[in-house]
Amino acid sequence: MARIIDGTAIAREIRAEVAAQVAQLRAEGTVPGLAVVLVGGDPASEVYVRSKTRACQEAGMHSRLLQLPETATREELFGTIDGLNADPDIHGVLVQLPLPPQLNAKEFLERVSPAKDVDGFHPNNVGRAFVGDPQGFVPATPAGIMELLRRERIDTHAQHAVIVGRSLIVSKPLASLLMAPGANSTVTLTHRHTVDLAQYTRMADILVVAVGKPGLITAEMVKPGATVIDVGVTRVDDPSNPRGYVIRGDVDFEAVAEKAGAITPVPGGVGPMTIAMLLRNTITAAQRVHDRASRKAKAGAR
Ligand SMILES: Nc1nc(=O)c2c([nH]1)NC[C@@H]1CN(c3ccc(C(=O)N[C@@H](CCC(=O)O)C(=O)O)cc3)C=[N+]21
Repeated sequence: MARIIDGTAIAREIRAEVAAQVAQLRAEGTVPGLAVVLVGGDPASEVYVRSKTRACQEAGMHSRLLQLPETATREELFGTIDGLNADPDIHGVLVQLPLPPQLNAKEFLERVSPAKDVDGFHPNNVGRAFVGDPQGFVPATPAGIMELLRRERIDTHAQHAVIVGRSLIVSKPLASLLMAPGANSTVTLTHRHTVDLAQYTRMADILVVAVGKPGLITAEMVKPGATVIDVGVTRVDDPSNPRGYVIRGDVDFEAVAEKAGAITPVPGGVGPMTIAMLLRNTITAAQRVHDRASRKAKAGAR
């Protein structure tokens, strides 16, 4: 039976570390602030956004939620982002995805100031992450997966990591992090056009699945003893559940847990780590502004 990786507990540790850094920054006069822009009322997005703002408050950070109607125009959303880019109380800005169909996400991700882009989705940060420049912001989900592996002492060195999915938010940055010096994995990236997916997944020492198709990965597709990281979060209708739905990952958890060496559950695996790493990116953004201001103040005093 696989060890079940407790993402909730590890995220709690990171959030406690974040809270300590927030306290230090506050003592020096900076309150880290995160702004979340939500357009429309997608029920899953509302849940995520609420957990993000709650996590900020618990860590002693300032958080602001800006809600725009489903019918918001391009100009309205540009205006909202520009306002936050210029607001000195806000260090991190994120536009919750998905956006309604009339709005093209790319335009808005590029509008967020790269210095406040704590999601790491601006091309400037995507590029920095790809070249391994630590000044860039790494997207929270892949950063959270690396942190899970590190804190669970799962060695990535010379291991074969197979990633299923090719998203900009998870798979591409994760591939880059896993193959970087220090992590040293051999990385295979697979996606919907891959012929015979199982042939690849069975070779994985570390299997990461980020597709959003419940049950995609069955036990036969997993090598005995592998580490399985399930990034899927899909709401599946379930009338027997008081909420009317349950959250399912991409992995057939019950069967795969009997074969894998370690596995992340859904919920309670990667999801909570995503939020913890978003907070960490936000304090990094605030720390940079703070350090720049205190250097200036010192130079002025001389
Ligand atoms: N601009 C932007 N940045 C994002 O980071 C972003 C986004 N848009 N759009 C949607 C995805 C998804 N995402 C999750 C965050 C937390 C959980 C999470 O905490 N999940 C809980 C369960 C939550 C529940 O009950 O629904 C868990 O897995 O234990 C899941 C998914 C961030 N995303």
